[in-house]
Amino acid sequence: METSSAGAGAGVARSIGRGHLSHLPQRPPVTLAFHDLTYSVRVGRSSKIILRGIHGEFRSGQLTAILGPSGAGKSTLLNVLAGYRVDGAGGHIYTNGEPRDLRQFKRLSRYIMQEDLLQPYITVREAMAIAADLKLGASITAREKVVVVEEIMQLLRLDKAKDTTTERLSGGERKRLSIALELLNNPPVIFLDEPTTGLDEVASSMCVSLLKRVARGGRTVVCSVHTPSARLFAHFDHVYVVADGRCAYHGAAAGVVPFLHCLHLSCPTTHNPADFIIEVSSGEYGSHADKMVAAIENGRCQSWRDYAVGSDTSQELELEQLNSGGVEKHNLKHGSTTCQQFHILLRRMLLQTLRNKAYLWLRVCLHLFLGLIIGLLFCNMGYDASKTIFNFGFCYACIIAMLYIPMMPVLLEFPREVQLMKREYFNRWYGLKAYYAALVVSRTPATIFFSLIYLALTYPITSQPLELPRILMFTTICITVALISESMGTAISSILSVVNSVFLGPALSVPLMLLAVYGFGDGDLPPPIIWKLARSCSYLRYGMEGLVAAIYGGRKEDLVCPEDKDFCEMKNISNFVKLLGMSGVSFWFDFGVLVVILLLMNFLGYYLLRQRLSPNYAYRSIKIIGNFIKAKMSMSHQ
Ligand SMILES: Nc1ncnc2c1ncn2[C@@H]1O[C@H](COP(=O)(O)OP(=O)(O)OP(=O)(O)O)[C@@H](O)[C@H]1O
Repeated sequence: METSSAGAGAGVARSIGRGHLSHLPQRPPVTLAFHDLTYSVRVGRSSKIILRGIHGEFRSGQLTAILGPSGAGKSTLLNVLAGYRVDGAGGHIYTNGEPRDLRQFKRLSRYIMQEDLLQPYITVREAMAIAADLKLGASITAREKVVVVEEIMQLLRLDKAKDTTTERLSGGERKRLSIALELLNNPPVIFLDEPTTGLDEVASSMCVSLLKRVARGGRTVVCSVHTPSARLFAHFDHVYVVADGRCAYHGAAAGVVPFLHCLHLSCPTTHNPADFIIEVSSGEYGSHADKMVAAIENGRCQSWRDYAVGSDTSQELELEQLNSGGVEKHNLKHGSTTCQQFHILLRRMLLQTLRNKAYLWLRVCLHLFLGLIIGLLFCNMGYDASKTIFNFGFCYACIIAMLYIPMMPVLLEFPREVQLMKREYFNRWYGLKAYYAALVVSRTPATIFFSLIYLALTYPITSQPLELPRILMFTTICITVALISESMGTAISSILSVVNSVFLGPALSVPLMLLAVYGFGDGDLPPPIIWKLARSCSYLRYGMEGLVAAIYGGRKEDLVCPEDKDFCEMKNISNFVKLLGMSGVSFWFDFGVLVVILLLMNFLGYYLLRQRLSPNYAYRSIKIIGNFIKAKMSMSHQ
């Protein structure tokens, strides 16, 4: 054992010493070119053009900076090139001279967005290990994975923070971890949206020099940068300047000053060339942007491309190592199988649930508190014939508790989780089936556990029948209702923001709650068909029927009328059940319907999440109609 770990350690040291990453899947170098690229969005009735027929080329082995004034279209250009925004884009994009196949390209490229969304409650080392398991699967051995993780952590100087949990990392460390996670399967193309935002000068410089090292390994690294300092600017090989959706410069970083000089715009020696070209293109020194766009032919001109770029032997050497075959020869599927992804994601989700101790305790306290309050409110009403109607109220209180308590945290939490998941899904860490299955399975034990805490208090305090089958039936119905409510929360929040989810969740719950008890008290008189249909849409209705069947179904003996009462109208259970209009209800029917609704609700959540990630035509049309209505409403407010 010792020999092998020593061997692995020596391997790590050797490979890091060589300055490149060993054991990683070989990937082809990819040169990305775009011709006549346009992008427009609809704003109300008109359309706004953001990219105006620009041209350009980003080469492998080079670190490219996209510069430009705020609102010029830098992020949009990255989004379109990475395939993150497709609707509204026009023009031609080529990879290695061939028209880009978006599906194939998404497998080759990684997009690191501006917000460093990282999975909480896991350490840097765990995050790297989980990402390695997902992305590298069984392509390499466990020992090789350790080597890869160690190498990348050293390359991105994360080794000192490897046992720190992600939420405690500094801004620079978060950014480097985001990059490290995406480097794991050696993507040939890496896009980064403002990787230096929020970092100080030293951290920014460290981050960009690391990106340069990554690019030197044969990768195409493209990042948008906001006003880089002169020191930072010096790291870039290639610069692409966007001004009002057009290309104002496209060439070597060293060519910026000579290019401007050719246009009779002299950069003062004390001035940072990056600041100067941004200021000129934003019109601070007069309207020179048109001149720049014309001189560089909106990106078509290649004259400044190789300005003063010397040959770099180490770069060529590393390029050779990665230059093994064309794009089509590489296995570009997910690194792990759906089953492996499910296990890894389930492990990660359970670990995160258990590590979030404050939230777990909060939930325990909430269930204890509610259990005690509801229990005491309906204390001993289970057998009291003078309080039969109140006991029905207790069933209703249980159903409402099982509706709101599991749903609200999901409405608040899941929209944020979707943002995180979108990043991992877009970068092809895993498939949606595995993710959704792991999500449902990981949540279920906690929901069951917390529902049991609540029921363990309320059921005995309210003196419900202490017969095992009835206890099991009551518990089963409550837990199933809780699981449906949680899935309903997931379905709502998978397509909406936190604000909209928190509005829509309770708004939908109110009719469900009303329909659950509509018509009770009318006896066995059948309600009008329309109400019968409406009632059957509420899963809470089946929950109510299930609970009544659990505590009253098949009971022959009367309830106990207290001595201080002369007469108890609801003493006879079958009369009471008849009054509720539930004489014919069957526990197994209601439970069966609830299980079907649970499955359908989960399927709906999965479908909506899929539409959020890759919308089909129907979903896109609904969105367009929604945006149209929104635009109309905001116009009528003005
Ligand atoms: N969906 C949209 N609807 C309307 N306008 C949009 C949309 N997306 C982008 N824009 C507009 O397009 C322009 C370019 O946006 P983009 O985010 O690409 O700029 P940027 O150069 O990255 O800016 P910054 O440096 O400030 O991040 C901006 O004026 C922005 O308001």
